[in-house]
Amino acid sequence: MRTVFVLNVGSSSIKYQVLDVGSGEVHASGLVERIGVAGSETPDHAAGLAVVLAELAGVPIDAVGHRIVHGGTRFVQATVIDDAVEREIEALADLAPLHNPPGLAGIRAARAALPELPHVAVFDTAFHATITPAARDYAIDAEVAARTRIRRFGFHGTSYRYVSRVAAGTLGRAGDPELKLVVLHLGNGASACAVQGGRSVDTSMGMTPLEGLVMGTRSGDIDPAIPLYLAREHGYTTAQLDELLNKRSGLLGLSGRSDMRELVAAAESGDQLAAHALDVYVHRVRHYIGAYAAELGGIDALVFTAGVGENSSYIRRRAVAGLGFLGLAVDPALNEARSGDPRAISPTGSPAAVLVVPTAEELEIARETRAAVDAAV
Ligand SMILES: Nc1ncnc2c1ncn2[C@@H]1O[C@H](COP(=O)(O)OP(=O)(O)O)[C@@H](O)[C@H]1O
Ligand SMILES: CC(=O)OP(=O)(O)O
Ligand SMILES: [Mg+2]
Repeated sequence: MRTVFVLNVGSSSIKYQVLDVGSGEVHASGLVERIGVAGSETPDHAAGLAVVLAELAGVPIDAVGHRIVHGGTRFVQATVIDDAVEREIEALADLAPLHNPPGLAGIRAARAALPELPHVAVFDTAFHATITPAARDYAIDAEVAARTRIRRFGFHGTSYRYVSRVAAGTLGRAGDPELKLVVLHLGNGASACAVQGGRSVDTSMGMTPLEGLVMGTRSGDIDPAIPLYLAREHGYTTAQLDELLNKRSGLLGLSGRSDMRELVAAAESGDQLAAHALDVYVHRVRHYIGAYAAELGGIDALVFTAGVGENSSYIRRRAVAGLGFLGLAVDPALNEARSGDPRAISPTGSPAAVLVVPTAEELEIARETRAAVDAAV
């Protein structure tokens, strides 16, 4: 098996790649947007997938890999999809109402269109199955938590699995069980992960992808009494709270802009709201670097990935400023140099490294898809 069709289906978009698992070569890729949006030509995910399949006519495919955000406690590794697995993924929708239903719609449409191929679900949560019990559990009534499945799951796991393996290789420490990494996945969704010996021990997203860092439109950590207060004193409904915290908060809520490029440009030309949003963002990132260095008992490397982590020298510089007491520093010239390769941006001889590692979630999904299909034979 060589060629995997990787599908990342969001609420209103389908991102896809067809790639060779061995070489990593991408044979086709694309994006269908505005699915189900008023006035769009693509009314639903089945129609979106039909557009994608028409674009792929004649491209050979051996298997389909589906990004599924939430695997709950049921799915701790990539899993070949049959009708029973599809039903179990459907049953997890209540844990991730914004993220799982589109993925499930993608599975249904793709299995109907390509019934002869193996389909595999690859879960964002799976890499975090190893987090410590102390990091996993929230300090709420244990009986309520167990009955309602409340616990930390963590997300972006496919990215963390790939990036921590590449980082270990870049440091010449592949497979070292002692290697201590703090990885920052800074995209629109953003999270941090403490990785020891290639295993997640803690991560900043929680039961849902709302907890932790300041994101493009999500608040990240807030006092859990705030939604109660808004409901009790200001009449917010659950739907309004959901919308406020997931779609109108974060950088967008603070400043009216969610795109990091625009924010940095605005702040540099004197926009005070943009500057403040960046201060709040950087403050939270530094909070988690310190927390995870303490949890790991030290830090061998800090690793930046995803859209902001890979591209924003401004955020990297500010995140690391003053962290010399952890052995961390950024070399200004290396930080500014542009490259698509994994690289160190710390001065040579630093006690701890600072790395930029471009993530490759699609390639990792393709590899896990192949491994799951091979294991099932
Ligand atoms: N050159 C750049 N400089 C600063 N930020 C960038 C740059 N390129 C992309 N970004 C930021 O990366 C973010 C998107 O990251 P990405 O990982 O693509 O997100 P998603 O979560 O949608 O996959 C946006 O905030 C965008 O502004
Ligand atoms: C889980 C999650 O936050 O994903 P994304 O970064 O794609 O929004
Ligand atoms: Mg992303």
